[in-house]
Amino acid sequence: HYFALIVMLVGDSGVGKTCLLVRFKDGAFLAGSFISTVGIDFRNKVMSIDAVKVKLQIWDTAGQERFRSVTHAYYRDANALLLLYDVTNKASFDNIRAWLTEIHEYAQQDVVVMLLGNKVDSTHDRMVKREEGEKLAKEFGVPFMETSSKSGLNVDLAFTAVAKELKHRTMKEPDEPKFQLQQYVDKEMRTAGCCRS
Ligand SMILES: Nc1nc2c(ncn2[C@@H]2O[C@H](COP(=O)(O)OP(=O)(O)OP(=O)(O)O)[C@@H](O)[C@H]2O)c(=O)[nH]1
Repeated sequence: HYFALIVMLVGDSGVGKTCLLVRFKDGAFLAGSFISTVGIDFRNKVMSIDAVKVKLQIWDTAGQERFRSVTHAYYRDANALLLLYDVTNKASFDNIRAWLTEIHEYAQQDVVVMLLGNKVDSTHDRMVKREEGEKLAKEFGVPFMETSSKSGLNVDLAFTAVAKELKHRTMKEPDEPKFQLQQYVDKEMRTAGCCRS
């Protein structure tokens, strides 16, 4: 089997969408000056999920307001959305509600959405507590996790988790239990010995 999925990255400008993608794709951090994405950018990565080959096509959207009408057109083709805020930028967190409204309006009804609080390596500049992210995610019924494109923390896990969810939905054996995304990421983080005090 060969399985293709579209994962779209959304969230305010500067939250680290391009860096998350580069970290996942190339295992590197884009240091230096911040170059805002114009419109939309695409990268592919093939990964193996439960012995099934999955081709992820990742769409990196521009967070800037002036590109919104361009990105709206892409929402309906996305199978999964990684919605990012920056834990050092309170405004990017406050805007998550507006992003979720936008997702509701433009994306497919059964799209997999996961909320990511990015830049947790910047411990001294943190403005949004993990608990606040968890609470918001619970309110909207979406899974949540904190990440760092800089250190790489939980980056592969975020992509793997949404890919697993979609693979399970499509190829579930009759007696197989439903895949629980939040439980899966919590367990993986515990196994890695991190991130949940
Ligand atoms: N400390 C830290 N900085 C990060 C992290 N991720 C991104 N950055 C920095 O944040 C800035 C913005 O990162 P981008 O990935 O370009 O942001 P974006 O969300 O793609 O922005 P737009 O393309 O405008 O929507 C850059 O200066 C990055 O170096 C992270 O995990 N930790």
